[in-house]
Amino acid sequence: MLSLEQVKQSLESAGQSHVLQFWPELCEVERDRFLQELSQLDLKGLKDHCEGAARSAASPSASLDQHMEPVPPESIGSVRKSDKDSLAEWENEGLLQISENRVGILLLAGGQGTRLGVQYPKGMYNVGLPSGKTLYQIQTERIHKIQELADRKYGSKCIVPWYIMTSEFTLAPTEKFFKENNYFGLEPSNIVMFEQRMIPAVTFDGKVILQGKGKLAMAPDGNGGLYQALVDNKVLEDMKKRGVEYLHVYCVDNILVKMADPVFIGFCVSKGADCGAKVVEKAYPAEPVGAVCRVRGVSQVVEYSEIQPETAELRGPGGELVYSAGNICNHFFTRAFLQDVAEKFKGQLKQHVAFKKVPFVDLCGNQVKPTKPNGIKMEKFVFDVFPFSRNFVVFEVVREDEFSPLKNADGAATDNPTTARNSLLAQHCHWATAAGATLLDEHGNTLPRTASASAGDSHPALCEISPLVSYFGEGLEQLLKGRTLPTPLILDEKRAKELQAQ
Ligand SMILES: CC(=O)N[C@H]1[C@@H](OP(=O)(O)OP(=O)(O)OC[C@H]2O[C@@H](n3ccc(=O)[nH]c3=O)[C@H](O)[C@@H]2O)O[C@H](CO)[C@@H](O)[C@@H]1O
Repeated sequence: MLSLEQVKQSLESAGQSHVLQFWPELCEVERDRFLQELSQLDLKGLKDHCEGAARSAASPSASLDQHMEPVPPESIGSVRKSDKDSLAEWENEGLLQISENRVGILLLAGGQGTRLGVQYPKGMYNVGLPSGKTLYQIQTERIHKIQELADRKYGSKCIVPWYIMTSEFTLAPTEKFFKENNYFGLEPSNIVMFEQRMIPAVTFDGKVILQGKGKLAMAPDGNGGLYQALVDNKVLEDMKKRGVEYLHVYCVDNILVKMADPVFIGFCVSKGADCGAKVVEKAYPAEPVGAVCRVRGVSQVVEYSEIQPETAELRGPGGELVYSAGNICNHFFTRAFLQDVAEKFKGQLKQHVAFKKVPFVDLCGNQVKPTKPNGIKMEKFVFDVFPFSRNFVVFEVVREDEFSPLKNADGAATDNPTTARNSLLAQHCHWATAAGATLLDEHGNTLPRTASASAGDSHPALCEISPLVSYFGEGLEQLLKGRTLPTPLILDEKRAKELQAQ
């Protein structure tokens, strides 16, 4: 820990002396804690950070819109447009890589889930499924299953390590949650949790904001903080030691996420890609998803908060959206590429500016909850490494199968607990009927066979299939064909055994 004198000098030379203005009022414990916090700060980089934030606030960076062009359709891989053989080939390739322990998963879970409005990490959220499972439990069970599928196909015993990036806000509760739940049966040494960095929020004139008299207003450095965190926490070394060559990176809130998706991994590996992104067709122009596109000829994502509405609304001759490739925050990276980013490019990542309402103490020491934005948070984005890729690929998947994010609280029009729950139930109902089951409602009436899962279905049958039974609808015929089953139906391992025995 630095001495008060050292911190004082550094703050002074960064033009941030006000940070210590309440020092005389702090008690011994508060002083210790504050000094600790300040010692951990990148005091050398503080001046640049604050000045950079103020500059960005004064002159927001020019929009990229006039340099954007869509990714040519022929260079997008697509589940819908590919034949069965190609899909099977990619899946086999993916499962082979998994079976040889060459695949890892990395979860971005350092966000604060402000829009959802819960005080705990989003992965711990229970959307109200019949089983009561949380997002974390669902994700863990999918890891169990994908390991089993790879083992069964290639006769090996494999491990898919799970790296979880947390932040100061989410590390302790996430650790506690997994521990309390016995890591949902995964080997704890194969779950590697690490923390991303935090950076101070700054006023429009470049002053670090004090959240309390002895506390800075800090926020995680965005999900692009991943690349620094990989270095800080020696994650790339861990991957190397385990022989992991490919990483599936994903965001915590998509209830349909295919963990270590073998089709996506197989697709990327067989194309020789070092970097890849999954997309879905955007549902509507203002949907809050980034647009995967080219800017000045280079593949990248233009975030939904940074694209002009007119550009998002552009339509082609057939009425289709020009920028329809919606980023679902599911990325593929080779370890070699991540190593390159860590060594050469991470310092070049763009800083994105967000204007936020940041609670603070005013000059008189009063706690203030602002009603309009008063501060700047600088964030890096995980996809901003795409331009450094040598072979970037895009893979379009079917929304109903793979994307239903939980962003907002119930009451919001979209992406809330109800839509997430319904998407999963609709998918499972579709799997069950496609496998030959007839489902009955609570009055014993036959429920219609669904031709496809539909996220828009507001009352799907209560049919939930545990990922421990089926990862993506496979293996259900032998359990369900020709059966008539009442709902609610929770097809877990126990029920599957009973059905098998009948
Ligand atoms: C920058 C980014 O990726 N944006 C994508 C993100 O937007 P969106 O704005 O929804 O991103 P979120 O704020 O939900 O963050 C995405 C993920 O990153 C994690 N996180 C966030 C901030 C942070 O400092 N640390 C951290 O780990 C979150 O926990 C979450 O798992 O998901 C959408 C799909 O759902 C995409 O269309 C957006 O293009």
